[in-house]
Amino acid sequence: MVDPKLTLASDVLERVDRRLLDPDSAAPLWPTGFPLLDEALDGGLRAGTLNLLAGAQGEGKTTLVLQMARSSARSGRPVVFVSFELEAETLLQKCISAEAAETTEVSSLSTPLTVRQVRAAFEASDTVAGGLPERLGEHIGGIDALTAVSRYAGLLYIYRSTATQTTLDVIAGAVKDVLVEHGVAPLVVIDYLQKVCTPDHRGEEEKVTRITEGLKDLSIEFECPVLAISASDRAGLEPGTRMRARNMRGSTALAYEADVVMIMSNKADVVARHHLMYGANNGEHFKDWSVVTIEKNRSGYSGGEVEFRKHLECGRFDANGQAVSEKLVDERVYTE
Ligand SMILES: Nc1ncnc2c1ncn2[C@@H]1O[C@H](COP(=O)(O)OP(=O)(O)OP(=O)(O)O)[C@@H](O)[C@H]1O
Repeated sequence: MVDPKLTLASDVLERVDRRLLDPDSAAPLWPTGFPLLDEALDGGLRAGTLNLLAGAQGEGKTTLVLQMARSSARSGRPVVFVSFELEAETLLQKCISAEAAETTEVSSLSTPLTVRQVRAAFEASDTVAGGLPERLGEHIGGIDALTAVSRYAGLLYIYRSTATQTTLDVIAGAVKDVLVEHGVAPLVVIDYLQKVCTPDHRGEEEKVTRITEGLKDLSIEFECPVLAISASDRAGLEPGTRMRARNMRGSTALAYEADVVMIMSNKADVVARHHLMYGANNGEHFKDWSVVTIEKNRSGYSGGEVEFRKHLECGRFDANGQAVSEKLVDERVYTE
């Protein structure tokens, strides 16, 4: 029998043609839900690719990938969110708060439903009777947000992961289960890569190399995109510095194996000094914006810089970002 991985070019052309003619099939492309990022990535995250997001501590990396996960699930495609950091309930609280801001008319939303308010509803222990709808219904946009999340909640799988048990094989098993259940490959999100358990490997360099190669293999095996957050080394976390792809923690394999590397920075940290010196309160204003730089893009243009306004108290970014118009410090990007 011929190895199924040995593909004849004519079969590829036939397969693409069949897919284009089938109204139920989707392109092997997962839009991120951020129009400017999608434009920079020529449509979104691709099947068979490893996409890394790194950046400053607390800048909103989990929030950004969760927003991409919501976008995928909302468009009808399953997601496996491998979470080493946050509980499933915490992630859902962010989803509901974010949906409240996105589904309710801004003018009528005098005070947006915050993650803290949603958390209080989840954790209520008072004697007043009422489930989630009643408790969220006390806030403007609460019911609409719950309804919006409920519509795609059947496609959003959260794998509560631990650094001692969640191996590459465990993740592959979960992805396979979801593929079998839904008949389509999921978007796989890893928060975060250095936490994946590799019991047979010693030393950070060896471990991170194995995890990176393993996640790339997984994207190829299941024909899905893997979107992983990567931790930063100490130099990349220095206050006021601009993190770069080379600052991802553990191994040069990270920048080498990845198809896409996105780096997230606080605008106040990376904008050239003269923008901070002239113009009233610019420094303060810049803190509300995150700059995402596409440092590496194997299938297209790299070097794109887009910025998104943060609303972390509501578990989201404004998806309608803008190209960065200011000069940023240190213009170098990763080159192979
Ligand atoms: N309710 C809230 N109100 C305001 N800010 C909040 C709220 N909840 C979280 N944040 C901010 O959001 C940040 C965490 O967001 P997120 O987890 O998306 O960032 P991250 O880059 O993944 O963080 P880390 O580097 O810790 O993994 C925190 O630094 C915190 O300041």
